[in-house]
Amino acid sequence: MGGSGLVVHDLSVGYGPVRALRRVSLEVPEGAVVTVLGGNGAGKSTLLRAISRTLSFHGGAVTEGGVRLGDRRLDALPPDRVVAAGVSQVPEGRRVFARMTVADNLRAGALGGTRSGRAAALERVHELFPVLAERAGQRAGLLSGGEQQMLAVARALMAGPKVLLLDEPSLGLAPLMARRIADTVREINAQGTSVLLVEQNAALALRLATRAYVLEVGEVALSGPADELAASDEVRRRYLGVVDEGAVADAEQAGGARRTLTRWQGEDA
Ligand SMILES: Nc1ncnc2c1ncn2[C@@H]1O[C@H](COP(=O)(O)OP(=O)(O)OP(=O)(O)O)[C@@H](O)[C@H]1O
Repeated sequence: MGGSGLVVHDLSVGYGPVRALRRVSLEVPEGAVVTVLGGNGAGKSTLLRAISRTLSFHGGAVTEGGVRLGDRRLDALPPDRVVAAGVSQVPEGRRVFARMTVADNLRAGALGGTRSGRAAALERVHELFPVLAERAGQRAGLLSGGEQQMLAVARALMAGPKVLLLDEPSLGLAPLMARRIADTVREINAQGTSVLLVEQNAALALRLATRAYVLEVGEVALSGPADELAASDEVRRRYLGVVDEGAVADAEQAGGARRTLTRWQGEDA
């Protein structure tokens, strides 16, 4: 795989005695959008925390395996060095600094770099999210939920990541706003940033991603091209339900080709 792809190999994570991930392996090739699906407690947030090295803040630890960005091991670095290495996370629940202005929130995401680099990053996020330029002087806590999510994504982009980790960006948003966030993810990716997207909204995620992994109780249960997962009966039944007619239509169009789906039994390693 390509030079600066993100590789998770045989990753196991525990919170004390609770085993949250078991030998999870996945790849986010350079330039790709990859999604991780799964129900509540499947381990999706844990996976992102392990990559961003923020597990210890939650009382968790990697017990096995590791994470690489290209040739560089991330699993020995502190969280700020992971960001500096090119991997930024947008945590679940759009945690912005509510009492700080929008502009200061963005500044907090910039993490060093040169002045001109920061200015270019700010210009980029303002182009992506014009509302954040309009509201620059406003307290972040006064933004709508959707706008706060935009700010959380924009803050992560201020560090100029090669890989963006997104934890349930559509959670709690109205469908129209969720779609706008999805369009932005597409745009961010088109500008050259790889994306690892964790979602419970499988329909939305499978439309954005080229490859998908399904986590069940901490293990990769299924993986393959996103359109083939969207067409698989199991995924449709368990994760798509009848909530999204558009995705069902997309899945039907994608046809029944399921040959390359990988059921986890070690053959995916
Ligand atoms: N801080 C923690 N301490 C102890 N156990 C935890 C902690 N965080 C998560 N877990 C456990 O680890 C497992 C995976 O949780 P995780 O939050 O990663 O799942 P998830 O797929 O992101 O679910 P959700 O969509 O509900 O956030 C669950 O069994 C959960 O109870």
